[in-house]
Amino acid sequence: MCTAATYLTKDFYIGRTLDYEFSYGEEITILPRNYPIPFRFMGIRENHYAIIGMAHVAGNYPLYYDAINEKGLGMAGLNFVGNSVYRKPEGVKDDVAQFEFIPWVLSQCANLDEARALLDRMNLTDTPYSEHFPSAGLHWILADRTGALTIESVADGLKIYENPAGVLTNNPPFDQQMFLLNNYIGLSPKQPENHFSEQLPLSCYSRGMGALGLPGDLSSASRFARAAFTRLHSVSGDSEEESVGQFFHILGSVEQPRGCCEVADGKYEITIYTSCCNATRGIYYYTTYTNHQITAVDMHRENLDGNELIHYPMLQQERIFHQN
Ligand SMILES: C[C@H](CCC(=O)NCCS(=O)(=O)O)[C@H]1CC[C@H]2[C@@H]3[C@H](O)C[C@@H]4C[C@H](O)CC[C@]4(C)[C@H]3C[C@H](O)[C@]12C
Repeated sequence: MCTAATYLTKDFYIGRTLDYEFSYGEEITILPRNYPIPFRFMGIRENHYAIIGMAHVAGNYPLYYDAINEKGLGMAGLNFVGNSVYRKPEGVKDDVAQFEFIPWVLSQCANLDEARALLDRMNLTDTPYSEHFPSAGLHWILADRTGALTIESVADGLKIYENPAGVLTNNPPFDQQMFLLNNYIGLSPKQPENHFSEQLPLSCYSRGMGALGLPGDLSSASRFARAAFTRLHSVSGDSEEESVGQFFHILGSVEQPRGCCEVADGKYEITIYTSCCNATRGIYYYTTYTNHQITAVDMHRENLDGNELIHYPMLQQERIFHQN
């Protein structure tokens, strides 16, 4: 399971948890402006916006999981297994393989409006990257400081939803996730009043009772409700430290500790990494399951006019600050 979220203070932030039982060996990967991107059906793009994100690099090609570009647009792919249906290339619209969807959008769109126009003429294909990497059943959140979209390629076509919750998890389809939020219409960060019955002297015996009923489990629909509630009520200052710190708290509300989600005998899904991208400034922040210190890679500290991928392994070693 994975959860993605957006956050706006002075700058715009987008990030995700990557929850799974194993890692594909991903690294923070910068794609500079002159790295030639070979698209399967759409030719080679020689010059484009620079991108930074998390990717598995296969044969010098970045298979992105989540990324932002230098213009402030960000995107993340999350599992949508059982619902995603991709098409065959047809040569009518822009045929884009699912593994190249993130670089396709982020290399050429400066904002959500440009992305909307691009999506209108796109056909997402099931073309695998290679025999080792069959196509992944995903759906995507795509966002900038003006808003967010959810993109789902399903049996009856490519669906593009406005995403006012600013979060995405996994199944069921996005319209159902949004509908299920109706179940929580009564929840609030404020202390509740007694609407149960005037005939009973009910009162609050604890703080936090306004959100009693917010689901605490790790299912996708429950994480959707919990992350949406946390994000929509988030309060922070707008400095970089306060914004990034608050963003990690939002995704912290849905993180997965080893042991609570068993996917096979003795195998557990965990939060492998959590990312928070400052899309305004091109900085990729992350923590990992074993390293809680926030680490940052800043695209603007690299030569963005280069033509070679730049990648940084995730730092995995926990560092405890001994205060005495
Ligand atoms: C497994 C990851 C999604 C994690 C997630 O959503 N977990 C929820 C599990 S579930 O709902 O409860 O089943 C996804 C996110 C991005 C995916 C990767 C990216 O799409 C990039 C390439 C794409 C290739 O086609 C397959 C390998 C791959 C390297 C993908 C492997 C895997 O499917 C990843 C890593």
